[in-house]
Amino acid sequence: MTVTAETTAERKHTEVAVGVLIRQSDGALLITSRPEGKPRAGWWEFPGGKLEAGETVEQALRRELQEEIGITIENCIAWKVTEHAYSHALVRLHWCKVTQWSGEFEMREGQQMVWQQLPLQVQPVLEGALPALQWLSQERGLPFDASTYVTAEVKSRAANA
Ligand SMILES: Nc1nc2c([nH]c(=O)n2[C@@H]2O[C@H](COP(=O)(O)OP(=O)(O)OP(=O)(O)O)[C@@H](O)[C@H]2O)c(=O)[nH]1
Repeated sequence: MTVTAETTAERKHTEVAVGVLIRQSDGALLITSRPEGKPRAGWWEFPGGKLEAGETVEQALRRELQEEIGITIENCIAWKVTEHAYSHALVRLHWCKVTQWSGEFEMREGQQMVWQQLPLQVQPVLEGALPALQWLSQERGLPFDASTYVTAEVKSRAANA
């Protein structure tokens, strides 16, 4: 294959599988905090993680959620693909909706979990997760205001950390 500027640029992305777990009883969303030791520790995100070599998005999501929060997903409905440039990484996020899982939630990395309705009551939220929150809000006919999730003050603290 001829390597072009485009394919070279493609390689710089870190591929990430992200799960939007939706509780059937009330439509609440599972949000988890980033564990200590990772960039933006303590910030809120949807659970997920990086694809390992040879993995599909579904396989990566199943592995990450078993490793990190102790459950086994039963379905993985491919939803959207987004990209976000952080100072430390250029990520491509493969979003999946998950409505069925088994097992008990167990935060295995010392993180926190919360079930949330929109708008979320936790912040700051990773910027890369904001498009998903916007679409979910649209789907539910709710307003969306990104500034409630990542305030200018929080952004500037993260930039200077
Ligand atoms: N899980 C998750 N990652 C997100 C979201 N939004 C977002 O920008 N990301 C980015 O996607 C990347 C995921 O990497 P990670 O560090 O959580 O993945 P991982 O568990 O495989 O980490 P490790 O193997 O480095 O320990 C991070 O750069 C993170 O900032 C989100 O909502 N959930």
